[in-house]
Amino acid sequence: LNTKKQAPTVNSNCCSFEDYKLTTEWLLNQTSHRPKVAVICGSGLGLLANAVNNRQSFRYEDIPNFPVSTIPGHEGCLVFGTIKDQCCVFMQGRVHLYEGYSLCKVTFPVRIFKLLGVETLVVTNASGGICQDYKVGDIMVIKDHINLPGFAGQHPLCGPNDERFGVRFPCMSDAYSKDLRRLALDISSEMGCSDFVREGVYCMVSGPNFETIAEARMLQVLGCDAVGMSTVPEVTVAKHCGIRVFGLSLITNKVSLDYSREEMVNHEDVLLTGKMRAEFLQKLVATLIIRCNHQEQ
Ligand SMILES: O=P(O)(O)O[C@H]1O[C@H](CO)[C@@H](O)[C@H]1O
Ligand SMILES: Nc1nc2[nH]cnc2c(=O)[nH]1
Repeated sequence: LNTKKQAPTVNSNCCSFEDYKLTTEWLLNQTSHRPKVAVICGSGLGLLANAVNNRQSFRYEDIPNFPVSTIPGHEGCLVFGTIKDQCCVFMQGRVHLYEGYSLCKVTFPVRIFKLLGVETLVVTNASGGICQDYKVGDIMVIKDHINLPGFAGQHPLCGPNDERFGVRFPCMSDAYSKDLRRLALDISSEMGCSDFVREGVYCMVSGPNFETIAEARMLQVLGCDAVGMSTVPEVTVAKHCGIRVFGLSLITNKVSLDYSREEMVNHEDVLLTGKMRAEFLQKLVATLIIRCNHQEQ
């Protein structure tokens, strides 16, 4: 009888530790920047990276093993630089499950950030507002999330666990740093913008279609304030490897919960709302980066 434990063949991680190491070493050889903060820019939010000085930028297709964005509004550039004395790296654009990438590939950059020495991850996204109080252009500080694809086994940590990154069963009840959430709300209030900055629960669906009305109503009952097609895998992998996480979701459209509503959502409008709020978001993220204390976890 063969008692040796067999590695599962389904849901196995598609990236080996050597893949992560190769990409990290390639980047370390190309740049002298050593970022402590990483920012993932959501749909139409690539302008956030304009806050950096001493900029050095790489196209995703030129970085070994890096996944390449295929969606408009996701430029596909990894931008290193400084904001005041803080060294940071910005992903101008992410990749999504619906583009055909495995969740291992979707979250590949997060583990690269870990190996580069990043301690804090700022995730941003565009989302549809489910909470009836939310308006287009509101910014939701992410308090918590619902991993809907995860419930069905589409989870970035399925497969053999690599203990070099984290434990088999990571705790997720404190996924979003309380300190950074409080700091973001303080900064918004100092900027006089509290009226459009909220705090709520983000739900990931796989997409690529926007919600039916029945689905939207179900998400509302589940306690979701906003819905999108990203972020949760990156946050999960970051939390798994001990990176502190902060998340911002820009409400780019209201999700229809009512059959009489005739307004239709589309990606172009999502990108337009991103442009409208880019300046505020850039200031909020830059101030947060300057003021966050890397020692806290
Ligand atoms: O989550 P980000 O990448 O911001 O993009 C959001 O916007 C796109 C739909 O317009 C979807 O990809 C959705 O997830
Ligand atoms: N699933 C989903 N993703 C979005 N991204 C931006 N708006 C939306 C939305 O209404 N639904």
